[in-house]
Amino acid sequence: MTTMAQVICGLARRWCFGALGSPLQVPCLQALPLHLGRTATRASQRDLENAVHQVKLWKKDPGNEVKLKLYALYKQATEGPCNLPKPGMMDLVNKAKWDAWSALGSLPKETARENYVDLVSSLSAASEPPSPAKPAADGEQAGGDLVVTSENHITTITFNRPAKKNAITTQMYQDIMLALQAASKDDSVLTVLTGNGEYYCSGNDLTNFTDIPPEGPEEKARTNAILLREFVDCFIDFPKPLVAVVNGPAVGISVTLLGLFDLVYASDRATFHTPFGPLGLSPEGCSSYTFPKMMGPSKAAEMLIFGRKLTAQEACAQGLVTEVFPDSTFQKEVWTRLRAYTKLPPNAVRTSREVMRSKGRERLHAVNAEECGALQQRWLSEECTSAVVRFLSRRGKL
Ligand SMILES: CCCC/C=C\CC(=O)SCCNC(=O)CCNC(=O)[C@H](O)C(C)(C)COP(=O)(O)OP(=O)(O)OC[C@H]1O[C@@H](n2cnc3c(N)ncnc32)[C@H](O)[C@@H]1OP(=O)(O)O
Repeated sequence: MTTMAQVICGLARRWCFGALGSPLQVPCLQALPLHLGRTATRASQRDLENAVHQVKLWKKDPGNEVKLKLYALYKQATEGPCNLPKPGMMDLVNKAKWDAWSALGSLPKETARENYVDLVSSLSAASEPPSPAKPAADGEQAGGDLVVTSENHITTITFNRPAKKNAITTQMYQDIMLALQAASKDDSVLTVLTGNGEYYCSGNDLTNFTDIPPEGPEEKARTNAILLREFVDCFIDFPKPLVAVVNGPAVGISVTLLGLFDLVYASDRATFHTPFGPLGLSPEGCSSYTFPKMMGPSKAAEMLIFGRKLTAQEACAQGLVTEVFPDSTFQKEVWTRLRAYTKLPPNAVRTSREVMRSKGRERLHAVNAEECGALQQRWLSEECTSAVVRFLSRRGKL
């Protein structure tokens, strides 16, 4: 049985772009701009580690050709010449990796290390510096994958990866936590989450699973569980009303979290989908507790276990959505209403929010911990890894 870790571990663990592009695009490796003749300074092990770290910071995918070359050089530098058996013809990804590594022949480890460092250095010089999103303060603060604005006593956190249907990357989880921390202290009355473009959010970015650390997939599952727990804790503990302006389809964690929101306004184009069954996953975001409480155990099971996708109207009937608006007037109606709410006495709003949330808070933390523990196991399961590999390979990401 092939696990995702076996498929991608060696390839992806050292760079954050995840797995290799389609093997059908495997390049002519000789065409890469290597500085094979460099002798003035030898690259040390530390240089190699720094270069690996540098690759993790790249925002732009360097493409299959470069990723293959980096993989091959890294393997040669750390393990020496390839002596693995050649993978079968149908094992496209592993064959591409094997070909790249084998093509380096008996290149000495030191030279491979030097070539890796040189390649990263030349590519880093040509690429833009990373621009992490900043938390909100006054006015617009952040660009990139997350945009945070503060205006008229409303802090708005916008998922801004429309080309990826606003899938949430590891960096975005961190940035959302920072933005919530800042919003909890700013002068806003309401905090809004919304999406830019056609989607509200397509959930966890499934390529997050491919960035496997050298310690292996267990370590990845452990750190993911910590990240998820901290992330959901921020929503549980957030002291002000949280509003979701669901502009389009919502998937996965962007749906489950809605049980922790105070208001959920949806366009009639929005859908609500938690495909945990097909993905070999289990619920998160406290939905195993909030959904049955809000819609009854059977409707919750249909969504969370069997992955039934709800329309906005259905989600409203189940209590997950507060109100549905025609898409044509959605933005205008919702923002007008939210601006009116900000005129309410802020201390009264905050006090009401606190008395409503305080009773269930401890329970929510316990549920969050339990869900993250279950997911830590799920992420390592064959059911989950195969589902993720299926998604990534269909989209040419493996
Ligand atoms: C700390 C860890 C916490 C983990 C907790 C959360 C669990 C979850 O959230 S589980 C849910 C995960 N999400 C999904 O399973 C959705 C996956 N995506 C899809 O099914 C489809 O992309 C979608 C139905 C959203 C849209 O389909 P299409 O309209 O056909 O568009 P494309 O598939 O072509 O998508 C365009 C572009 O976006 C990329 N994309 C979309 N969603 C994701 C995603 N979740 N992760 C990574 N990438 C995603 C997709 O690959 C396409 O990319 P390109 O091929 O590069 O254009």
